[in-house]
Amino acid sequence: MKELLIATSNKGKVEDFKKLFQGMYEVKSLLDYPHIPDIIEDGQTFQDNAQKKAEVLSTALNETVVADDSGLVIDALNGRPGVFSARYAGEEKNDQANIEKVLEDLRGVAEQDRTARFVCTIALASPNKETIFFEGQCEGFISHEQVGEHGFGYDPIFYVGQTAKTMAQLTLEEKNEISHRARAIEQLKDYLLGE
Ligand SMILES: O=P(O)(O)OP(=O)(O)OP(=O)(O)OC[C@H]1O[C@@H](n2cnc3c(O)ncnc32)[C@H](O)[C@@H]1O
Ligand SMILES: [Mg+2]
Repeated sequence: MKELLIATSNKGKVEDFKKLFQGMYEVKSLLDYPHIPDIIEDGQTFQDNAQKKAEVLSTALNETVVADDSGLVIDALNGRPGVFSARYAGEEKNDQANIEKVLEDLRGVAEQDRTARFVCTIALASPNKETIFFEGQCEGFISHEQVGEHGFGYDPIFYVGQTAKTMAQLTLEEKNEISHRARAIEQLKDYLLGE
């Protein structure tokens, strides 16, 4: 099977990508290349960061690279944590600390004002080609406490749309039917199949 390199060292993302590309590509990630240093994400938007992650690696390796920049956008926090989602509570990328900071920031905010969405921007970079982008979103709202054991990141505090479940209560299969990442990857797949 052909390989596809995803410029990420996030295990949760790698699982999502592997599942969604099953039977089509053998997904590789930076977890397979531990010597490659982390790329500094200093962009103002998901698109800026996805572009940088994909292009730096594509240029360095001279091959096609996909990158995913994603995060949680909370209306009551003016869009935060947004592009700062991975490091919201500090540099060390601690999912639990990030969740606690969001719940603390939203303390006292009423149900109807806890609306949020997960956003995923994917960049596809190839040598000597212009980078292209795909975006997916998933609407929901922020819970008052953590519920569910699956997934990663902010999944335990994100109620999906009108369902009574958090993203962390969904199986990987269920998450991959509705998630921001699944929606972006769906478009990426269509593009790659049409190439
Ligand atoms: O940059 P890479 O190496 O891909 O990994 P990262 O974890 O730093 O990823 P981002 O810079 O894109 O930051 C995204 C953060 O947003 C959150 N996030 C993204 N997708 C998510 C999902 O499907 N479920 C829960 N949280 C998610 C999670 O906290 C991620 O760490
Ligand atoms: Mg990152």
